[in-house]
Amino acid sequence: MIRTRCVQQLSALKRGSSLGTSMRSQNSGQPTSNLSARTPKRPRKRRANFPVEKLMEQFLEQSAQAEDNFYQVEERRLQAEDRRREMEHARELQMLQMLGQMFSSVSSAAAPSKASPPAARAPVNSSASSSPSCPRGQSGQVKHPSPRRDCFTQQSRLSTSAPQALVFDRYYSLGSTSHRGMDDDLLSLVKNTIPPLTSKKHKGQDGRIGIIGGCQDYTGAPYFAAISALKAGADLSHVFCTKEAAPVIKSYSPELIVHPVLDSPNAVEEIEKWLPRLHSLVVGPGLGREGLLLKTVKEVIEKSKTRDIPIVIDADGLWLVTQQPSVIQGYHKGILTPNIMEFTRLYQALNREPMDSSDHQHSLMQLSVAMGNLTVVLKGEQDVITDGSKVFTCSLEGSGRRCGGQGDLLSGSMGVFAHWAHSASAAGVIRSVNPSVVAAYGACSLTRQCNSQAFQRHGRSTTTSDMIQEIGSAFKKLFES
Ligand SMILES: NC(=O)C1=CN([C@@H]2O[C@H](COP(=O)(O)OP(=O)(O)OC[C@H]3O[C@@H](n4cnc5c(N)ncnc54)[C@H](OP(=O)(O)O)[C@@H]3O)[C@@H](O)[C@H]2O)[C@@H](O)CC1
Ligand SMILES: Nc1ncnc2c1ncn2[C@@H]1O[C@H](COP(=O)(O)OP(=O)(O)OP(=O)(O)O)[C@@H](O)[C@H]1O
Repeated sequence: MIRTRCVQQLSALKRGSSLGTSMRSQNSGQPTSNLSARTPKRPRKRRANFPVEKLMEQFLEQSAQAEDNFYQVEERRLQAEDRRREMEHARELQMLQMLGQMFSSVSSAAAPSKASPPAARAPVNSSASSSPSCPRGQSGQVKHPSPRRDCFTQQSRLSTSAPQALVFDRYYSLGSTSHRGMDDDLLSLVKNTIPPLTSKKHKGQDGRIGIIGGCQDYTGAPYFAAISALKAGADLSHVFCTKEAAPVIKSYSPELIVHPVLDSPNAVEEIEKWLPRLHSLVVGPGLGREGLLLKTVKEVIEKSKTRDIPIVIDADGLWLVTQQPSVIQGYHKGILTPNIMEFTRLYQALNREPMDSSDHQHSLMQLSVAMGNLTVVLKGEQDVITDGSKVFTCSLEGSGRRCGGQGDLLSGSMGVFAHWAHSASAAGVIRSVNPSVVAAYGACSLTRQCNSQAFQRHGRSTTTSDMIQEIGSAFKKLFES
């Protein structure tokens, strides 16, 4: 109410301002010098008008000041509210985690807990999937429609790190045919990170995502990524692109907040001032490979790392990583999403030797380890995910279409999942499992489900826009049923 009144008062002030402006321009538009020559009384009239103009100027200054003050106070209020909600959310998650722990201790008392050796599949510990800790109130193990499920882990041949995961302390041999339990575990973990939809939140809480990309040649890619982030559940989606690309991207959708700053002389500062408000970044869709843009992006990545923001790097962002791997090396909230071309370039840059193309999974783990156990997703017929210690694959049925932009759907939605997974991990909801891996699995599953649904409807004519249309129902089917 108070806010509405303030806004009304401000509007009234603004109306006054514009009235003042038009009055001023009318006055100043008079050809006064000729008139004053003809009538002796004119100078007196002008003197009489002078204080009115002065008053009007004062009034305008005061109203601008009042407007500034109002927005400053409002900004502070929203920030405080943000903090309060985030604490509330963390408390809720902690409570849910405690419930989960209680539940899993009951289950482990009833089942043998020792991990089985490689190739001998251990009984599936469904503590994550059956945990009542799901914030949306699911209970029991959830069954998902899965035309082709084949998710497995491979015990690390490269990493010396101790087995980490509570839920994933089970080993599966590569090439096993069915690991339905593991697939369900991963999906359940993803589910546990998804914030509940309630009426107790305010705009922005479920995700403010920044997409860095969009240049003269590529406007579709950043749009696909940004709209996918929104449709997957983010509240606000910002695109930081070049000046030329901005009007085009804006014209695709009124939902996006588009900043034409990427090629401005002070681009880093312009983007940096938004970082405190962003929950995750997706770097690269439609970025292009122009040197100055890449330099700016490198600096933005450095600044984002100091703020601990999850960063998904795709497309031309991966080109930058190929040139300068140190930009993201070892950053545990970083995720790389190469296709096979991008992967080959990265591998060769890091390992300085040709890749063994007969064993992509091994090469992927090598790359991840070389990048400091960064989470890497190799996209393709199966999406292969690793953080250098274990390998997971997502083989949900996708589509037979290979139209451009599907990778943008993946990276945009992964930006949201990354924010959710890291928040859930910070609150202790997912433990001993790399949240970046959980986020990657969530986004791969969603993308493939969208692709499959769109393909069923549109067949050969399926485009990325059709796939994006499916995000709502695919999300529901995978994570909310
Ligand atoms: N609507 C838009 O605005 C869109 C814009 N996009 C943006 O375009 C930018 C450049 O991205 P990019 O992928 O075209 O560049 P790059 O990696 O150099 O590939 C070049 C060549 O490599 C090959 N190739 C590619 N993938 C392969 C694979 N899986 N398996 C095998 N080969 C593969 C293939 O070569 P070809 O087969 O034609 O010889 C391809 O032509 C980037 O910013 C991206 O975001 C896209 O998002 C799409 C929608
Ligand atoms: N052969 C395939 N079979 C089924 N699904 C696939 C296949 N290849 C890719 N996909 C799906 O498309 C997603 C994006 O992979 P793709 O290889 O198209 O990325 P990209 O080339 O980077 O995309 P973009 O055109 O946006 O640059 C993958 O995560 C996967 O879900």
